[in-house]
Amino acid sequence: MKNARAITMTVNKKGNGSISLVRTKLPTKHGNFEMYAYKSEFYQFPHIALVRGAIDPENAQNVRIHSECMTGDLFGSLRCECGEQLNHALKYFGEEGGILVYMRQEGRGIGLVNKMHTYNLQDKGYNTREANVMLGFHQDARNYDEAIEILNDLGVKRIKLMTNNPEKIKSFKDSAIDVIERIPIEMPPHDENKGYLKTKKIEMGHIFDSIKL
Ligand SMILES: Nc1nc2c(ncn2[C@@H]2O[C@H](COP(=O)(O)OP(=O)(O)OP(=O)(O)O)[C@@H](O)[C@H]2O)c(=O)[nH]1
Ligand SMILES: [Zn+2]
Repeated sequence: MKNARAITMTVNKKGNGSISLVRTKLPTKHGNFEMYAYKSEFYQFPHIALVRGAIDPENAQNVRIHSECMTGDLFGSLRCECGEQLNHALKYFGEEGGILVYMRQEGRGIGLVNKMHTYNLQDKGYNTREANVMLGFHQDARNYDEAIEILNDLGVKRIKLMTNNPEKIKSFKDSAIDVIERIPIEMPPHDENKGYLKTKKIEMGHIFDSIKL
């Protein structure tokens, strides 16, 4: 436990609670990033910001807010498109510059174990939205307040937001950050995730213009 103190020591605190715990360099296959860890008020593990290039508040920054998906991001699950989106965003930011905010909102905020329960319900024929509701959760239990705090802390003022999810865009409405453009992030569907993407489009309002579902 000797090192615990250094790990929890805060180096920055701004606004209403976003706390940057530590910052370090992260060379990746997509280029060199600056990695920040932010303490969360609601989630056990820190949110992460991966920043590629200098942040100029005068210019709009490319931004993706990505919610944790252990099954997709780490294990290559075909049930969703998260892993492919994460890779796409990092590659894009590696080339163009940008900020990936990795939120520890596993399973749209209900956690990994509950998401696994919803998978079992989905295997019985319920869709991704219905399965959440059957377990007593909101169809999407996330909000993006902490992501916005992190972007504020990084000095971001105007963004091009990489998402197909209108809720993410709406969440900036009362914030100090302007979303001046949406960058679509539509991954080619496959047999295993077509139904999931269709439900996101038809029942949850996600924008899919270029892929056939
Ligand atoms: N409860 C639940 N969560 C899921 C399911 N499939 C994926 N997820 C979670 O959904 C979230 C998807 O996150 P994102 O890719 O950031 O968000 P999105 O709402 O798809 O919006 P985009 O920005 O358009 O990608 C992750 O937290 C996944 O773990 C599911 O069937 N049930
Ligand atoms: Zn996923």
